[in-house]
Amino acid sequence: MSQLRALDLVRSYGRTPALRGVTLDVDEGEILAVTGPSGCGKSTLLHCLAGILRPDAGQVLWRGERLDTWSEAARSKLRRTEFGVLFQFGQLVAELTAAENVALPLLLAGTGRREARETAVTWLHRFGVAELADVRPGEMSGGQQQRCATARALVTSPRVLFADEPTGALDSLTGEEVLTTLVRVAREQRTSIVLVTHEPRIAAYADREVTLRDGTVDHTGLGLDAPLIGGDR
Ligand SMILES: Nc1ncnc2c1ncn2[C@@H]1O[C@H](COP(=O)(O)OP(=O)(O)OP(=O)(O)O)[C@@H](O)[C@H]1O
Repeated sequence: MSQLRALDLVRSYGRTPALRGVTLDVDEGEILAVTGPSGCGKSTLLHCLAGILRPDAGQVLWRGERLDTWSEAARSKLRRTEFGVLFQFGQLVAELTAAENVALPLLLAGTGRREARETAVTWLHRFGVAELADVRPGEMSGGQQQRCATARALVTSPRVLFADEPTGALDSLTGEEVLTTLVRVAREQRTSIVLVTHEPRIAAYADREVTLRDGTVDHTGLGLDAPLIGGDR
């Protein structure tokens, strides 16, 4: 069932068009890869779907409601509760430990300190970095930081995770390890993922792939259709 829908989205930056009429659906529990060449509008689409950017025209429907017309406060509340966001560089808070970073979304949602810490450590464990609970990002590798950032993005069990090149800064082995865990956890809790990537081997993890070109949908296919390196997964 479609829970998030873009209808004819148009967005420009000044005179530069980024989206020129994009329509797509994200089903419940679906992993949707958004691919296409640099500058085709992938990140702009993700930001519009997540309610970070407002489109100039068109609609973003979240469970049938016009998300694009909501106030900034209502949209940021949605991003703290039902949506999760994950970027290429995890953007952990440098002053906080791994456990404090992962606990942050729970504290913002009103969870008590002790419970938030316990839940955060459980999530760090899930991503194989429980031993880093009391370590700050500056003392972690890029892969360890991204595992923590991924745990933080999922800790509230969002309905949709928006991930923009989440493994783009990692070497391919580390990237695949992070992605494998991300996909497994998302499937377990039926979190949909909108996964922006320009790498076919990353898109191959998705159920479906939407390819943009010059701000419009070029084609849609099964993620499985993407070329696979190594022949299987
Ligand atoms: N903040 C901005 N100001 C001006 N132009 C922008 C801005 N962000 C994006 N653009 C332009 O909008 C178009 C779409 O950019 P967008 O970042 O959405 O594409 P993308 O497919 O995610 O690219 P990439 O794969 O390189 O990250 C491009 O022409 C880009 O130069």
